[in-house]
Order: sequence, then structure tokens, then C-alpha cells
Amino acid sequence: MLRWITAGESHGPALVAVLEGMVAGVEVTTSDLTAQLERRRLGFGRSPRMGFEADEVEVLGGVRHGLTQGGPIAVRIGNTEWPKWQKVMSPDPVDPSELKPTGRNEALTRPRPGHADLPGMQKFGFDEARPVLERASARETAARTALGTVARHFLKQLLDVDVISHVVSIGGASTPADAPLPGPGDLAAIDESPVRAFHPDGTAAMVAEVEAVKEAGDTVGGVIEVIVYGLPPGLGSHVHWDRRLDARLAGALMGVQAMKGVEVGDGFTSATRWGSQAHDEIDRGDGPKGVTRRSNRAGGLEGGITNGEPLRVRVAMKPISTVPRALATIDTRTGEPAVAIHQRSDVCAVPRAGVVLESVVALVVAEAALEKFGGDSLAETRRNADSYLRELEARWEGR
Ligand SMILES: Cc1cc2nc3c(=O)[nH]c(=O)nc-3n(C[C@H](O)[C@H](O)[C@H](O)COP(=O)(O)O)c2cc1C
Ligand SMILES: C=C(O[C@@H]1CC(C(=O)O)=C[C@@H](OP(=O)(O)O)[C@H]1O)C(=O)O
Repeated sequence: MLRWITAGESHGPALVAVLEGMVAGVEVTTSDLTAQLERRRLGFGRSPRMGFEADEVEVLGGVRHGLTQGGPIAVRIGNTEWPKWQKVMSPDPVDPSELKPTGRNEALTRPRPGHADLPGMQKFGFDEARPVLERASARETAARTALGTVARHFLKQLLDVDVISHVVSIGGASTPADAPLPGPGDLAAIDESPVRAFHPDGTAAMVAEVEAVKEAGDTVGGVIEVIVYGLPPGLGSHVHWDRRLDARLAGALMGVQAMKGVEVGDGFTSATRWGSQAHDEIDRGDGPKGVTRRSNRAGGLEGGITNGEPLRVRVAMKPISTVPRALATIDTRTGEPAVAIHQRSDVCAVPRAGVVLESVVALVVAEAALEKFGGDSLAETRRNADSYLRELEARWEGR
């Protein structure tokens, strides 16, 4: 079993994250984690904070001399802004006279429609939104990105698996429908697009959309596609609902802040097609799997099991709820109409979110690979995987 857990507030001293159940012998370094965290900070429409938040990573346990040790991997990501927030976010009691009334410590009683503010206050009995938004904030996704990096390295070293993503649309602007799917070697080019789109026309249209939204003092969401290349058939299982890989991916992806829909393969479009046009016909092929498909509408998953084709999921992200032209709300102190909290925010976090979604997919797929192949060291897991792949191929011998 692979488990991951995070803690920490957006404006606290640091985020911490633990990955438990990773095998020994996976090569990964602090700079590998830093590189993924840097990718997560890029993107047109990012918040002002992303310009200076340095994501200072420290590996506190589980890795020695660049190799995982088999024990829990613990990571700390320091928040650059902590000195400014020390009093407001102090874990220990603070003398009220030390909390000078500034924007930072004013009581947040004008909850933002779309953020966790109001339901969180109602649920926990808080009289302001600070304790809610601090933990709801997508700052936490830095922690999952760090852990996801270990999972990506494991998958790459085990089976040469690549996890990539690209932005399909932002608001009404999309990648052309007939654009080819990016391959594993295209990730660097995607990262160079300011909106992390693969097609140049898509990039131009989406940049224009973000500019228009910014100009209007608004925010915008979009759709991101994550693709995993190199997976063998057989990860996940049809035997029970909570073993289905599609179900587990959807749950983990919806667990990312602001994600409101997940589509596996052609998902919603498949629901409009007739069966003969919706499925992926099977041929004998020369690959290690012994079979190929004429298409990949299923997104590499049938019965909750990988089928050897690229795994493909699309995720819908809603617009950021801290809208600069702030939305109507109520002041929870008085019950009177008010304008929602707004200090600063992203216009569009869709490009950055792709890196988070890749990390989450890597964690779920790494867990499924460990379930299938077992082992305590990368070498042992690889032996088990090789033996399984040989067996798959051997089935076709003489046929
Ligand atoms: C990468 C990323 C950046 C985000 N940045 C912001 C932001 O700057 N302002 C904001 O209000 N929400 C932002 N969000 C979304 C909120 O965290 C999210 O809407 C909130 O936690 C409520 O959860 P829900 O949208 O899933 O219901 C961001 C989300 C992601 C994934
Ligand atoms: C800090 C990050 O994202 C934050 C996510 C976020 C939110 O409400 O989700 C609000 C913003 O934070 P702040 O209110 O401090 O400007 C974003 O910058 C990050 O991704 O590292």
C-alpha cells in the first residue's frame, strides 16, 4: 500500500508531506523535487505570490545519498512569506496588542462564493474564514507535487513510464479538436508554452483569453489532459469498485482544489456515440503485450484495468473564486450584504494545475503498480514486472 498525507497552512511556516510504502532504491534528489515545484509555479495568469514564493524544499527522511530507503519519505517546503505572517499564524498564543490591525489579520467575515470559506465556517463553528482558507488553499498542492515526484521517478525507473499533461482549453479558447496528442518527448515544449498548451494556435487563443479575463477583473478555468505513456496492461482491477483504477484516479483528481469534473478517455463524447464508434477494436501486434488497438477512445482503461494503451484523463477546473471584481456575499458578523474578500489571486491557475494533476496521477498509478508487482526494492519490483511482461508475451508464442 502506498499512502500520502500532507499538513500545513498556506501562510504557515511550511508544508510537510509524507509518502509511505515506496520501495527502496528509487533514485531521487532534492533538486528533482525542486524542478517539479518550479514547473508548478509557472504559467500565464499565475498569482503575484508565485513570483516570489521560492518553495524551499528539504527532504527530512526516507532518502539517503540520492536513493529511497524503503521507509516513509518526509518533505518540508518552507513558505517564503512566513516572516510576515508569524504573528497571524503563530501556533502559540499571541498577545492581541501584537496583532496590529492590517489587511493580513483583519477578521475575514465576507466569505467568497466558490471558496471553502462559508461552508468551512459553518461546519467548524469558526466566526471568520481565516482558519478555513489557510488549509483549503491550493498552496497545499506544492506538497503533493513533491511526493508525486518520487512516484514519477519510481514509474520511470520501473517501466520507463512518462506522465505528461497539456492544457486543452481555458474558458472558451481551446486547442484545435484535430490537433495530435502530445507524446512523451513533448513535455519540454508544452512547458515552454505560457499556458502549457501543445498546439501553437491553442496557445495563442488561450493567452488572449487570459488577457481578456484579466482586463475584465475576472477569473477563468479550463480543461487539462493528463496522459501516461508506457503502462503495461493489468494495473487496477475490475473485481471491486474501490480497486478500479478509473475510480481511484477520479477520486484523487477531484481531491485537487477547484477540480470539478474528470473524464476518462473520450468520456462524455463516448456517451453521444454508438457502440461501434465508441470502442477500440483489437488486433494482434508485435509489442510486448502481443496486441494493439485501432484507437484509444477508452483512454487506456477497460474494467478499471489498464489495457496497455496510453492512459488518458481530462480534468475540468473551475475559475478561481477570489474574483478581483469581487462577488456579492454577506458579512457574517452582521448578516448584511457585502462584497467578498479580495486581496490578491490568480486570474487563471489552469496551466500550473496541470503539474499538480500529473503528480496526483503518478501517485495513484505508482500505488497500482506496487499492488500488481509488489517488492521492497526497485530491483525486486522490476524483476516481478519483467516476469509478468514475459508471461504476457509468451501467451502468443506459436499462435
Ligand atoms: C494551482 C491552483 C491555484 C489556485 N489558486 C487560487 C487562488 O489564487 N485564489 C483562489 O481563490 N483559489 C485558488 N485555487 C482554488 C481554491 O484553492 C479552491 O477553489 C478552494 O480550495 C475551494 O475548493 P473547491 O474549489 O474544490 O470547492 C487554486 C487551485 C489550484 C489547483
Ligand atoms: C500559494 C499558492 O497558491 C495560492 C492558492 C490560493 C488558494 O486560495 O487556493 C490563493 C493564493 O494564495 P495567497 O492568498 O497567499 O495569494 C495562491 O497564491 C501556491 O500554489 O503555492
